[in-house]
Amino acid sequence: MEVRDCLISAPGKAILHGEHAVVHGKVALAVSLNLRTYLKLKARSDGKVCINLPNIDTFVCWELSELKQLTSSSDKKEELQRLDAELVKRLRKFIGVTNENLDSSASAILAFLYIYLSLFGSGDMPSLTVSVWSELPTGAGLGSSAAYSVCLAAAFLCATGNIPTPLKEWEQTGRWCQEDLELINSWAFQGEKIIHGNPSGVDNAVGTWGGMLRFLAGKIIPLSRVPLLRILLTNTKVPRSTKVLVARVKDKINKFPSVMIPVLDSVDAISCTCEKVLTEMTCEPITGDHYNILEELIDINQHHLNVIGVGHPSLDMLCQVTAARGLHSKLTGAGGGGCGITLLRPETDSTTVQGTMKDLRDCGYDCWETSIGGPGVQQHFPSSVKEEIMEVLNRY
Ligand SMILES: Nc1ncnc2c1ncn2[C@@H]1O[C@H](COP(=O)(O)OP(=O)(O)O)[C@@H](O)[C@H]1O
Ligand SMILES: C[C@@](O)(CCOP(=O)(O)O)CC(=O)O
Ligand SMILES: [Mg+2]
Repeated sequence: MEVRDCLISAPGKAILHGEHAVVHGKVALAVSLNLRTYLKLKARSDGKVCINLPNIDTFVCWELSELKQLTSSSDKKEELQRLDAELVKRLRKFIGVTNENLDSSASAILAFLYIYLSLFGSGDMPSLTVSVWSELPTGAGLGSSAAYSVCLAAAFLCATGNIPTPLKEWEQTGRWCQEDLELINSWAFQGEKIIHGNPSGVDNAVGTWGGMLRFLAGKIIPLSRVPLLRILLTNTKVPRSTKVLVARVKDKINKFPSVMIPVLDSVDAISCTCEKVLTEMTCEPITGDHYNILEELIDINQHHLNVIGVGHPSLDMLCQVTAARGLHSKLTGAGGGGCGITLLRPETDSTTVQGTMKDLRDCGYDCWETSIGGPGVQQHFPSSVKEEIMEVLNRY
């Protein structure tokens, strides 16, 4: 089977409120970032399947004949509710992993092979190279795993013809229709399950649809009327794994249900109050009171996240450094290190912002003011993608 080359991208995300609680059926508010993951799929004619993941220093090639042995006639490619445990078992054995917590390379390869074999395994399997490059830090709370899974899902669904190519000759980028996006999102969720263990689905939803959304128990509501927020993103560079942190929270809830469930309920109320305030800010003049509430909610949630066990001294430091400048911060994503967000007011002057960024860089952190609300998954003509990104992708 010959596939058509394609170039796909998907955005990372920041969670404003609701990380971890969302895994347990509470509301989360999340927004896409202007940092994206790019995937290039190229057909080959030598019977190999190759994957190049320079962000995590992973480069692997297999013979199609080896991969064909991993398929089974009982594999059901329409089954999208649960992971195919048998296929996961075969793949784990194939790549030689025995322990539960996989390293970055093993998780990324497993997600790739799972989606590739599920979508192509029952038919003619194509020889191809997939190369991925991301502007997002990996494993830092900005949804790199979801952006990666969304790109894989979109590329393979396009290659199988399950969804059409949305590019029109006169357009530089194309987006899919709602039904196609839902299919991409479901397959990306499978990838997230491999990488996260028990994901809520909020990250892949933001990677698929972009913008700001409210997520509750798999239900995705785009929030189209939201004010423009200024956010400072800080990466403490302390590595952590979402899978490990999500499992840790679950253990804590199981150990102290009557202590932890009220905390999750309070996080839920924070997300709902924040959503209400954001909506008010679009239909009445924005006042300092709105920002006072948003800032207090950030502080309360950060305390809750510490209570549920996903804080880290590097994040405490971030909160202290920004508080000294009158700014409010919380971790974003799974915590345990990784990234935090700091809310800036419209009137926060550049001296304060620059000074805060300097203080944070002096702690060894990366820090940048970000724009939020980038588009969801897209297909591109190569000429619409920044040269430096194409340069990396074209190396392979
Ligand atoms: N650009 C990428 N290339 C390859 N694998 C990636 C990439 N981005 C993410 N991943 C996979 O996702 C994992 C990080 O996921 P996770 O721990 O959920 O952190 P986050 O999603 O917050 O970045 C990486 O270890 C890797 O397996
Ligand atoms: C902690 C969690 O709420 C968000 C994880 O985000 P990230 O992988 O750290 O970017 C988990 C989830 O929702 O699946
Ligand atoms: Mg993730």
